[in-house]
This record gives sequence, structure tokens and C-alpha cells, in this order.
Amino acid sequence: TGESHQQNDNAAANWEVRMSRSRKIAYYYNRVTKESTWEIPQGIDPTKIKGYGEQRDGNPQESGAGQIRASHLLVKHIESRRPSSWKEVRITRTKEQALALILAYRERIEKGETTLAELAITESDCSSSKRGGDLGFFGRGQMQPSFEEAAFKLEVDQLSEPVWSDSGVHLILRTQ
Ligand SMILES: O=C(O)CN(Cc1ccccc1)C(=O)c1nc(-c2ccccc2)[nH]c1C(=O)O
Repeated sequence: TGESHQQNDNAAANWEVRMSRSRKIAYYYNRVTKESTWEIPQGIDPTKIKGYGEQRDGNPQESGAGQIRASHLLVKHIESRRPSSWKEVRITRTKEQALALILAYRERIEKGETTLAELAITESDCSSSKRGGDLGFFGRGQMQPSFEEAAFKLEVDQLSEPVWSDSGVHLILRTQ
């Protein structure tokens, strides 16, 4: 409901992203409770956390030549090259079932009911799930061809149609 959404936004306002000097990776700090955690706090939409996706000095990370940044939500199926994930040790859903899930997620994101980052945390079969699906910057030649082709066609903030790779079926959001 909108109300719970509102609480979520308030709770997100108490958090900020900080850069760990020792491990050179982002962590999440709650100004009110003074707690810090490596993983995106439960139930918080990471895109509403101050500093999410920026570099330490607050400027969006500059990409190398020809690189883009994207997040994705991966739903694996029984024919995936590795039909296993943090979520499910043995994935048995069919390709049709995986596509139906991806289309339902896409509908909810397009309606503004949720965000890809928020859904990726609980629903993505990729290890990037805990980072809201963030894959960081990548250039051509780093991802599977079908994934790369779809990602590089996107404008910033554009959400892909379902994309098939050997890993499963993806929704891709270009973020930078
Ligand atoms: O395909 C395979 O044999 C196993 N993989 C590849 C993989 C496994 C771990 C980390 C990154 C990639 C995956 O199934 C996979 N692919 C991805 C992936 C695919 C396209 C873009 C980004 C990630 N994530 C995963 C994952 O388990 O977490």
C-alpha cells in the first residue's frame, strides 16, 4: 500500500551509503541507529538511499570509454547453464514459467509499484541480488553476447524487454 511505501521511504531516509576505506566497497550506515551493514538493509529500496550508485566524492562514477552501468534481475529455469542460485539450490521451473515471472515483474516496475533494485534483492537468481542487481560498469566483450547486445541498446534509465542468455531470462535496467 502507499502507506507502507511511505514508511519504506522514511526508513530509507535514515540510511546512507558510505565507502569503506579498508575494503574499498560501499556499506550502509543508519544515522539514527548508528548501525552499519555490508548488505542493503531488509525491505529498503536501495534507489532511495542517499548516495546509492555514487562514488565516494558524491559524483556519479565516471565510466571508462564506451562503458555503461546496469542492474539486472535474473530468473533461472531448468535449462539454465547453472540451474542453482542463493535462492534455490535446484531450480526446476520451466522457461515458460520463468518468462511469466519476468513479465509480471516488468509490469510491476513499469506501473511504478516497485523498482528493479528492490525486486532483485528478493527475486533475482544472480549473486548480484544483494546489491539490488547492480553489475557496475562494463564494456563490450565482458557479458554474454545476448545480454551485452540488449544492455548496450538501452538509454540510461530504460528497462529492457525480457532478455534470454545461457544463465536464464533477465530484466536489464541501464543506470549510467
Ligand atoms: O552461467 C553459468 O554457468 C553460471 N553463471 C555464470 C556466473 C556465475 C556466477 C557469477 C557470475 C556469472 C550464472 O548462472 C550466472 N550468470 C549471471 C549473470 C548473467 C548475465 C549478466 C550478469 C550475471 N549470474 C549468475 C549467477 O549464478 O549468479
